[in-house]
Amino acid sequence: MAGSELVDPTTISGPVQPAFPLTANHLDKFVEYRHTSFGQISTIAKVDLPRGSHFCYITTQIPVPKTTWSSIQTSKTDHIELASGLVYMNHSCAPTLEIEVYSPNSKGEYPNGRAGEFRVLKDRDLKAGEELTFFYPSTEYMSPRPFDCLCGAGEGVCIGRQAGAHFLPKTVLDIYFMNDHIKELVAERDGGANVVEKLGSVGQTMQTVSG
Ligand SMILES: C[S@@+](CC[C@H](N)C(=O)[O-])C[C@H]1O[C@@H](n2cnc3c(N)ncnc32)[C@H](O)[C@@H]1O
Repeated sequence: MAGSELVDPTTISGPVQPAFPLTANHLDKFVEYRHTSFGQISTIAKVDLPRGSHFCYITTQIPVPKTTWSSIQTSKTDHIELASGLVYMNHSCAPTLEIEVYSPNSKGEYPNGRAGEFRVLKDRDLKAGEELTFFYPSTEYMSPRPFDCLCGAGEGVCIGRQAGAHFLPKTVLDIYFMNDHIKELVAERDGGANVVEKLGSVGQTMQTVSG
């Protein structure tokens, strides 16, 4: 299956056809497409890889001015379309891969033409036949089109609604690999709480001293 245009799967009723051949980004050796039970596309590993392995670099990126349903955030202000089969990697709350993105320089150029790297999780081997997934909030601060997560990771693991890191507590985000721009944006978000915490402890110290 290989179409030609990237289609938002939530806008059509029939099965989605992939817009990119898996040869783009040299994925054909490691990845195959499979339709999900609800007609969307997923990506499946064709090989076993040990934990921590390099999976692939992102080399086909197209910078876009703002976040979209299919884009990846590479800095506080930069976003790319993957323009390869990697775009069909679904979100999971128990992912099989992690993605580390690289930020572009002031001219919008990515280091060595690479916008990031997908790796197998540090603590879990990847087996052929498993779905390739990553935790979307590890790159996305605010997703423009939130969705109810169907990853099936179960209660206490699945976040329920995927809307971006902004909507998750740091305790949840800390479970996963997080990119630097997300860590910084979350620290800015939580700045008020940290100040209150600090003031609280100062207040306590003052009370102890004066008491
Ligand atoms: C970049 S696409 C991923 C590929 C998509 N499955 C397709 O067929 O085009 C992102 C979209 O896939 C869907 N999606 C990805 N992960 C999902 C999940 N865990 N649960 C439900 N929908 C998901 C959502 O509609 C999301 O906006």
